[in-house]
Amino acid sequence: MFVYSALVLWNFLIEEFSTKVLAVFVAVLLSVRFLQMVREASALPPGPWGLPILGSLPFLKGDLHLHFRDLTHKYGSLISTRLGSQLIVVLSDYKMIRDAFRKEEFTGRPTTEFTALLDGYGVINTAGKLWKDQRRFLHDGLRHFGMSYIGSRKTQMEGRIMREVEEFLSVLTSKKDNPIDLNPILAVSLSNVICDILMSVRFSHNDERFKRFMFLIDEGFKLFSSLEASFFIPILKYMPGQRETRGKIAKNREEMGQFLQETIEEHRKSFDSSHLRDLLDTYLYEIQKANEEGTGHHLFEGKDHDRQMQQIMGDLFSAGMETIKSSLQWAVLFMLHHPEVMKAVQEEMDQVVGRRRLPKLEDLPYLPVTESTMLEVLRISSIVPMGTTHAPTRDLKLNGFYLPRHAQIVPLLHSVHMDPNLWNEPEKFDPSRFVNAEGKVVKPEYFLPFGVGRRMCLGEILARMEIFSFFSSLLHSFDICVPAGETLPSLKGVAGVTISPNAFRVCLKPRPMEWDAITGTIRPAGSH
Ligand code: HEM
Repeated sequence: MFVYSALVLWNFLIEEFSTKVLAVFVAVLLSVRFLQMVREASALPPGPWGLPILGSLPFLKGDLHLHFRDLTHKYGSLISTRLGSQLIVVLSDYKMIRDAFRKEEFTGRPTTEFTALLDGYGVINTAGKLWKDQRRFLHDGLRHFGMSYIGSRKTQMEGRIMREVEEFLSVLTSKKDNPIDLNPILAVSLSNVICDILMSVRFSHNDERFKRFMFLIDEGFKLFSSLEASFFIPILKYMPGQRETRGKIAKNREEMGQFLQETIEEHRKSFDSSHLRDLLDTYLYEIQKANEEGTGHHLFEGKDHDRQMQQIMGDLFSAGMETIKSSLQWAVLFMLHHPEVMKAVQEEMDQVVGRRRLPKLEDLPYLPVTESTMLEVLRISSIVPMGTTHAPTRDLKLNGFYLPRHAQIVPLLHSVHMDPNLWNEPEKFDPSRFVNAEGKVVKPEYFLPFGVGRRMCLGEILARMEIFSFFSSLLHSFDICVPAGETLPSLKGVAGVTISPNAFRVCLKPRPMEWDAITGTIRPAGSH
């Protein structure tokens, strides 16, 4: 009896003791973590603390880039804030952005629910060795197909672009005087430019396959956006409806993947290593070479070759179409608001280019009014207002503040372009700010529409070529005006990853070209 009682007492004491020890242990751990968090938070750049779990999410009003701009006005050019579980660090001083983004340690990408869905494929949302190799490969590949300011391949690229410009102008001509929305017409023409370079695919205006392709891109974008809340508060992914959305995303990606896979298979069948037609062929060549050398399984850091090619096509299409379409839409909108600038551009082109042909890239150095107008459109519209989000590759310090590895680093390009200390009356549309006293175009180092540093835009040269070719040819061929009875469209944009104008319509009045007396035709660009 005594032994039994002693055992019960002993067990009771042990249980009581271990529960207490466990409780103390958990309390110590929590306190250490809490102190760590307080220490970490006090070492972060200044900014609002927000609420537990939600951070500053409940205080967001309007466009995110404007919210961040307001915070930088209050706390300084380097701030931190929490959106749900995500720590966001915003840089709005151009020197700070430039100096940081030149460094290897700022080339990471954050790990989020969104990047998890992409599974580490592609180039835009990758980091480390895969990103570096892919960026170099794409840079060389795009140069090979003419994305360069110099050399004979530039003319080839210009040829590809001008074919689409001429088709674009002929579709516009067919619309006669009717009010039109340029958006869907530009979408086909600009998709054709990038799809031609990527995979020799072109669509006709009214193509059902193209409509489906665009529908999938649009649907994918909307589905991803509807998951946005769970990217910031991960627990929300268990809310009703979220599983269905993820299912729809999987289906959307599958169909998109099938479309791209068909193109990959077609390329495989007709592949000829002595004649590389497009970027997809350069990938097939790289894969073939690696397989022959027995290193195929190391290529793309061991990732599936076809999935990597699909994601690269998707990345370049999404980065290279919408951005240029928005820029051109903004350019047209600013011409509606500033007909005197449109007239000055047209008069300059009439003098330099003449009325017998369309403008070409080699005219550009002699067209300062046209060039400065395009630069001003890029500055004032800041179509990628927050660049792309970077992440430190390790815990580090910036200007004495602590930036943990998991922070999301946002370069606030919009603020740089709207800084009154850098630009005189930044809200004003004034192309002459880019022209010096000698009449030459100058781009200040704080003009950053394509970002800066190691992860700056990979398609800048192509973008400049396309914007110039479409914008100058459009203005050379037509006067643009607001349709009778309609009001001047607003300059307030719709902000997402890019800022685009709200839908608007224009009327186009042809500016007659002169016939070439020798050939009896209008000379197309590049024929001189
Ligand atoms: C007006 C047109 C364009 C603008 C304003 C623009 C702007 C930008 C900006 C601001 C970034 C992020 C830079 C950073 O955060 O560090 C970026 C990245 C990128 N852009 Fe563009 N872009 C344009 C057109 C294009 C085109 C035509 C292509 C495709 C050929 C392209 C491909 C890319 C890629 C692949 C990246 C990611 C680079 C990386 O992650 O290393 N962009 N762009």
